[in-house]
Amino acid sequence: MAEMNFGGVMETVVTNKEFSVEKAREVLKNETIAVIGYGIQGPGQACNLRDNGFNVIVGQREGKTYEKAKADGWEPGKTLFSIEEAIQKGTFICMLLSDAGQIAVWPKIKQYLTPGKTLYYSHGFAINWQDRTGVVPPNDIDVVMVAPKGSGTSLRTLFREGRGINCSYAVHQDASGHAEEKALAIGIGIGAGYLFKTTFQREATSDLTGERGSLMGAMEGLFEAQYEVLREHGHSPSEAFNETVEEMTQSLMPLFGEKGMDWMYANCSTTAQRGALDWAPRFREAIKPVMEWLYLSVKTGNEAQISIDRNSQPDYREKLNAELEEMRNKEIWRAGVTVRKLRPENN
Ligand SMILES: NC(=O)c1ccc[n+]([C@@H]2O[C@H](COP(=O)([O-])OP(=O)(O)OC[C@H]3O[C@@H](n4cnc5c(N)ncnc54)[C@H](O)[C@@H]3O)[C@@H](O)[C@H]2O)c1
Ligand SMILES: CC(C)(O)[C@@H](O)C(=O)O
Ligand SMILES: [Mg+2]
Ligand SMILES: [Mg+2]
Repeated sequence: MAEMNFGGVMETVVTNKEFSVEKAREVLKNETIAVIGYGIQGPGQACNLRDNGFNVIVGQREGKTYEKAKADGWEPGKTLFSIEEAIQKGTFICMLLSDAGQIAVWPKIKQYLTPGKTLYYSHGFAINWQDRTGVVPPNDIDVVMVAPKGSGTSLRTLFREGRGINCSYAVHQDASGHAEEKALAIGIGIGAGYLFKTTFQREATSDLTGERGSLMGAMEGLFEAQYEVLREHGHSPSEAFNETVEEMTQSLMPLFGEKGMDWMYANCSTTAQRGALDWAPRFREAIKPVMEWLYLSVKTGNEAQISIDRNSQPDYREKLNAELEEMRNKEIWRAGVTVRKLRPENN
């Protein structure tokens, strides 16, 4: 554990300097880690754990993602099982089904969560809104969470590059007296960058806010709004797309990812700096009421209920894919296909 100053606020964080992979393996040496669900987080976490020398099996229903698990070297009947079989065999159950899927399977699988086992999540959803999900674990098991603050796809990519995705961790139930140590061990095992402490409630509400806000929803809304205004005033798709998206991803975002927003600003013209400094507060004033509305919709459980209702429908995947196709077919993103093709590295 290291005490770090985050903008004037001291926080306790854990990195693999304080908690080595070797220590993590020692903590979990008697565990059979069962990764349940092989969608996006499942592959990243299962393969990173396997590469880090942990004892891992996978549970996944038949279908495309089961086939993907086989292609990744998980062997049916040896390291790849049905969901129920994997939970019976596992002692450290990583519940990485979709959040709606976790609700659907809970009545069938809770019987296998016997004393001494650990139930692990990568999102606080099921537990935080258990009045809506019905997920109430038996009180004689540990319930922990390590929530990667990024895609499972990136968790795997960055792990293979010797890097990592920052993760939060939390303990909901500590029946063994060692729940926090187990949470830290699995966090290091899945390839966390640094681990910061949270609670299931705080992770669930901040995560739903982030993905509906700056990380995904608000980003798409911002890009569409600016692109449309530029196009409605006669700017070409190339000009509108480069001015709205391509320059952000290829030039400016790497700069502010590297050394902060002021660094990015300082690497732009004084004309740009003046204007951006003048307009940032105006956008903040316009957006903050929407952000407050979003947070309230998350905190009251409204957003969780929408997700449960919609993603529990049999055709949820088809409906999501149809909406993603509608996004893909917007002019902004069709223009982006051509712009990306024209990148020097693609020619
Ligand atoms: N996607 C991410 O990168 C990411 C990042 C951080 C946290 N999380 C959390 O990790 C967990 C897993 O997320 P994900 O995006 O990998 O999940 P996902 O949506 O990819 O689904 C994972 C698997 O769940 C299975 N599934 C869905 N409904 C089912 C049902 N009714 N019965 C049986 N199996 C079912 C599917 O076959 C799928 O392979 C969630 O709690 C999510 O909030 C995800
Ligand atoms: C990757 C995200 C958006 O951070 C995650 O929270 C998710 O739900 O997929
Ligand atoms: Mg999320
Ligand atoms: Mg998230």
